[in-house]
Amino acid sequence: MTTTGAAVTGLRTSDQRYTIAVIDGPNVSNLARRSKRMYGPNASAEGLGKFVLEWGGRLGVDVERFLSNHEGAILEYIHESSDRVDGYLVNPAGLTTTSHSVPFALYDTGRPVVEVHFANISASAATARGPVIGPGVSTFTPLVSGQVMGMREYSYAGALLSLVLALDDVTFFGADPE
Ligand SMILES: O=C1C[C@@](O)(C(=O)O)C[C@@H](O)[C@@H]1O
Repeated sequence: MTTTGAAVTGLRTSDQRYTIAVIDGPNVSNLARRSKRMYGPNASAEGLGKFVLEWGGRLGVDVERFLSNHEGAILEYIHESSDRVDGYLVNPAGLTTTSHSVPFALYDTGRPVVEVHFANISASAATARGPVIGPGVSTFTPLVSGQVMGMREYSYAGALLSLVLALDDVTFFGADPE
């Protein structure tokens, strides 16, 4: 963690230059071919990567983006990154309702984790912001710090902003979670 030496956006209370990892799970690599209603008419995996990196730049933090279709690769990334990363955003995507190892690996980092979804996964599939099939129950939600969903790609922007503001707030993540 280093400092920028600049008042980053006027929104933040510190100028710590955190490293935030953004993890995208199975099928996010295929965003351009997925539901336009859920992911937006111009969605692409590359565009989403650029979007989160740009938001990181605006907030004065470094964003590391990791995208994989493989649960084991995601686990290895979490294990090897936890010493240098200050917090995680995760869109579990295809692993949302099935994975136990990934939410526990994130929990075991001891870092704050924000779960992100394009869709509102708790809504019915018949609703505008609901998933293609749903509602779904995430195995991540009970183990994460918080969740932003239903706001398409803007969920990532909201999650990143709230995570950075919470990291800046010494009273927020200071309490022992146990
Ligand atoms: O792949 C995805 C994407 C998703 O995580 C979202 O971002 O809305 C929602 C999941 O239900 C789905 O399997």
